[in-house]
Amino acid sequence: MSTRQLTLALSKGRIFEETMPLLQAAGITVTENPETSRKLILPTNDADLRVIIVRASDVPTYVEYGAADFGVAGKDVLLEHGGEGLYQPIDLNIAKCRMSVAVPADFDYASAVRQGARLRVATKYTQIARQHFASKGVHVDLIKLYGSMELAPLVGLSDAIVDLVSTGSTLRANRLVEVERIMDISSRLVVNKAALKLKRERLQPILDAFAKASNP
Ligand SMILES: Nc1ncnc2c1ncn2[C@@H]1O[C@H](COP(=O)(O)OP(=O)(O)OP(=O)(O)O)[C@@H](O)[C@H]1O
Ligand SMILES: O=P(O)(O)OC[C@H]1O[C@H](OP(=O)(O)OP(=O)(O)O)[C@H](O)[C@@H]1O
Repeated sequence: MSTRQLTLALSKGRIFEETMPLLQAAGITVTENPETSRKLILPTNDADLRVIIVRASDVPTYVEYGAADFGVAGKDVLLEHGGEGLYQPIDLNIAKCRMSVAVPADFDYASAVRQGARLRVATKYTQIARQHFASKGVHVDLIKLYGSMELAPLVGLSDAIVDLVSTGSTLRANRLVEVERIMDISSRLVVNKAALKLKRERLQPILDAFAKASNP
């Protein structure tokens, strides 16, 4: 493997879109759009740099195994993955949102917690949720879902959800209210530890450009 060739893992949608200006700052342009192309390996204006399109939650896996040298992933995804084998040098301050607990507007969460009730919580983020409720001493049964967590309390699957909130419009549209903010979320640059050593000369200028362009 050449120490000049780099592979960057990105997910479609907001991470791809919000990473583009950072790549521009490093002089890199992706020459195909993943929204219109079915290609999973996209060329750039730099013959030695390609972008691979993967699921958001798969980015850490590609980078950990060295199938990608670096990638962009949300703090939520990194905490759920565990982040082993990954160097996380830069908070890119993109894809900003928060991880929160939400319940139906007519559910008295505070008194349920005070009374020591055992709560059913639906979430895709089981590690973050488990850690959060354990730290508060709240007993929960976690129900793992892969999407549309907001539906679960509306149809009696759970009492509460742990999900990402940005504008709050998805919660509002489903008559849910945010009762606890667990943590702020943004996306990070993640780098394969071996690539950082072997390809430092190639990676460092890109890392520096990203760090400069992503200052809040
Ligand atoms: N509404 C939002 N506003 C801002 N950032 C968000 C929002 N929702 C998610 N994010 C952040 O963007 C990242 C990518 O979100 P995206 O919706 O592309 O993937 P996903 O559907 O969560 O993941 P997967 O496709 O693996 O199930 C998330 O990991 C999170 O950090
Ligand atoms: O507070 P809001 O601004 O409504 O955003 C919150 C929603 O965004 C995420 O979903 P997803 O990525 O599927 O939704 P989006 O792309 O429509 O924001 C998340 O799982 C929430 O459902």
